[in-house]
Amino acid sequence: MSSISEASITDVSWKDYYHLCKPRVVAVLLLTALVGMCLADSRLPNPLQLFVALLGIGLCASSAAAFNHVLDRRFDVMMARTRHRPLPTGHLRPSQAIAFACIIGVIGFLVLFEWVNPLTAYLTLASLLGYAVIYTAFLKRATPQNITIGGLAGAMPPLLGWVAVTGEIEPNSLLLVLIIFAWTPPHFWALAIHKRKEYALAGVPMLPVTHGVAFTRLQILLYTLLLILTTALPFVTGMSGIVYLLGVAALNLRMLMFALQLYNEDESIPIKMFWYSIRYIMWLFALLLVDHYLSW
Ligand code: HEM
Ligand SMILES: CC(C)=CCC/C(C)=C/CC/C(C)=C/COP(=O)(O)OP(=O)(O)O
Repeated sequence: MSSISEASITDVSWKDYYHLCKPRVVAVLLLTALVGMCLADSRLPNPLQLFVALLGIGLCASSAAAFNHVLDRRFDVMMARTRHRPLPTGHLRPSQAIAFACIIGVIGFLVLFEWVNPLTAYLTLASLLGYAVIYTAFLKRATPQNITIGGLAGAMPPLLGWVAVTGEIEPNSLLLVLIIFAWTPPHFWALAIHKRKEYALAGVPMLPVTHGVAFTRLQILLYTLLLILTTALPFVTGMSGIVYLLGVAALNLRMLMFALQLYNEDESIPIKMFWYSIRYIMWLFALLLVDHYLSW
């Protein structure tokens, strides 16, 4: 019998359910949704509206993360980075994780539908299914381009926040989606290079496994250039001002240096670039926010 089916209900703690939610990833997703809400309107968002929208989006993103744990449990048990998770360790049974994911997903959807607006609820549901079903159940196992397509689900929260305020999809909100969409490949492929042996052992067709490290380094460099162009768009369209432009230029300079160092085959760079990518996206959205209220 595998360790997955040996879960004893007495071992279950709230921490296991907490880890199912990928809380640190969801926290950053919520930061991007918050910024989307703030940039959508020149007035300050209503605190109650803000709380309810973030609650609904957060519950749905956590539900997507929990489904990812269920669907990936056989891969996760094979990789050092993931084998301590609640399902591979047997702390939770798949049925418990599925029930949890369904409950918080339904609550999140209803919160958005009833107290925010139906469009936000449907777009959030589409993101949930995009990550849990399209990315995790299909693309991740099928193609090394899994994250370029699947990355769209993770890029959606600024749009979700924006639509929660305005009730409609406006062009500037799509710029924020585009930024996260272009950022995802450098974010993930840097880690995938570092962990390529684990992905190969688990049989997951990530780009460095299927096309080699040199090709992945080139792709990271190209996506970094695309990211730099994309991050200029909020200034070009007039949504953001000079504070954003100067701040993002500094962030981009560091990102480009990482991509060039990586391209020049420095083995210590991938994991450093991965952690930098997380600081990068947090600072970028913080800058958008600061710039928005400075030019108020
Ligand atoms: C398809 C798209 C994405 C893929 C494949 C991906 C992949 C990953 C992986 C494999 C990790 C390591 C997790 C771990 O070691 O436990 C990670 C960490 C992280 N990712 Fe992503 N990611 C994606 C999109 C995003 C997005 C959209 C955000 C937020 C805007 C994000 C934020 C983070 C953060 C904050 C961490 C660090 C988590 C921690 O410290 O535990 N990721 N990502
Ligand atoms: C409703 C909504 C906004 C949904 C988006 C949900 C979400 C949690 C997106 C984050 C993307 C992410 C962490 C991908 C990594 O999955 P992985 O399986 O490649 O990574 P792993 O090996 O660490 O599990």
